[in-house]
Amino acid sequence: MSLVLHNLTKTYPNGVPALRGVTLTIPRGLYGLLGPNGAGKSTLMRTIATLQAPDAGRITFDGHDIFADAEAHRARLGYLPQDFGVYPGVSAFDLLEYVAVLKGLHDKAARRAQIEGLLVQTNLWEHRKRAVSGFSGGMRQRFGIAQALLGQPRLMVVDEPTAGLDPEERNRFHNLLSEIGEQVVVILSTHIVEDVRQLCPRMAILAGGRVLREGAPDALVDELRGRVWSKAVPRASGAALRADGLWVLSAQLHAGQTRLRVLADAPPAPGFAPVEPELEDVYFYALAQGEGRVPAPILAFAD
Ligand SMILES: Nc1ncnc2c1ncn2[C@@H]1O[C@H](COP(=O)(O)OP(=O)(O)OP(=O)(O)O)[C@@H](O)[C@H]1O
Repeated sequence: MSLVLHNLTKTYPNGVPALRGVTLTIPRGLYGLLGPNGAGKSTLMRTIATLQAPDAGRITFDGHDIFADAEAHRARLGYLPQDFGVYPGVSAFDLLEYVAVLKGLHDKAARRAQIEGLLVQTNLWEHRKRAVSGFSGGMRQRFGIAQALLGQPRLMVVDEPTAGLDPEERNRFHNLLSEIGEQVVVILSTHIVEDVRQLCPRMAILAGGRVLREGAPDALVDELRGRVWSKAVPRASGAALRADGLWVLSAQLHAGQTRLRVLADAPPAPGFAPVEPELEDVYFYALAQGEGRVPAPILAFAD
């Protein structure tokens, strides 16, 4: 079971190149598609859902070209878009029934059994008679998963699901996705590095319509082992000193100090200590390289 994207390109009529030669092989399990706003993630998701066609390139699922029989593909697909509208006042149960009929689940008893099972799985059983339009963000996202799972899809496309969820709901949503990922291909698009680190055995970093990194998160992190250095510096002190050949990966303000993380093959300056690389370092490094940025000058501060 795998989804293969081959050399996809897409330029919108306004001239924005959203996909620039995207090639990926996505196996069963949770696959993280990580990228900043405007990276092309939603464009890719809509393309995989056959809601829009690429200008060039091919997508196959289990060896079948998805655009050759888009209807058959959609029957095997569960899609949770970034924003989905719901009819005001319609209960969760009724809305699921409506979607189920649209998805071709015509046997009433089987349809009801499936809907009931999904309401339990997504922890919405006790809310089944309430209007979805009145749900909280987390409940709404779980409802989105329930509707996407109708018809037992083999491919799930989930676009930015945890933005705006509180930690408890996010955790609940993660568990639900992990459960689903045991059975089918799940593509999770997000700009939250932590979501990918926690959930995805494989991932890609997308920016500017290009794949910048691809692989297992641990392996990508390992590539930076021994090369990440950190130093806490007073927030507003010191004179800038140029030290070429270093990447400032991130500068985080913490308790009145700035914690710099720097990429360098050797100790970059006095006071820097080696630290364990993190997926966020991989992400920032990939984005900087993707934008063609040069290593940033490092600021040396008076101790
Ligand atoms: N229908 C459209 N017409 C024109 N340009 C578009 C259209 N949809 C997206 N774009 C542009 O294409 C680029 C990629 O957008 P896309 O929504 O795919 O990125 P994204 O990674 O999903 O970002 P976000 O997280 O902000 O949704 C952006 O520059 C966006 O402005």
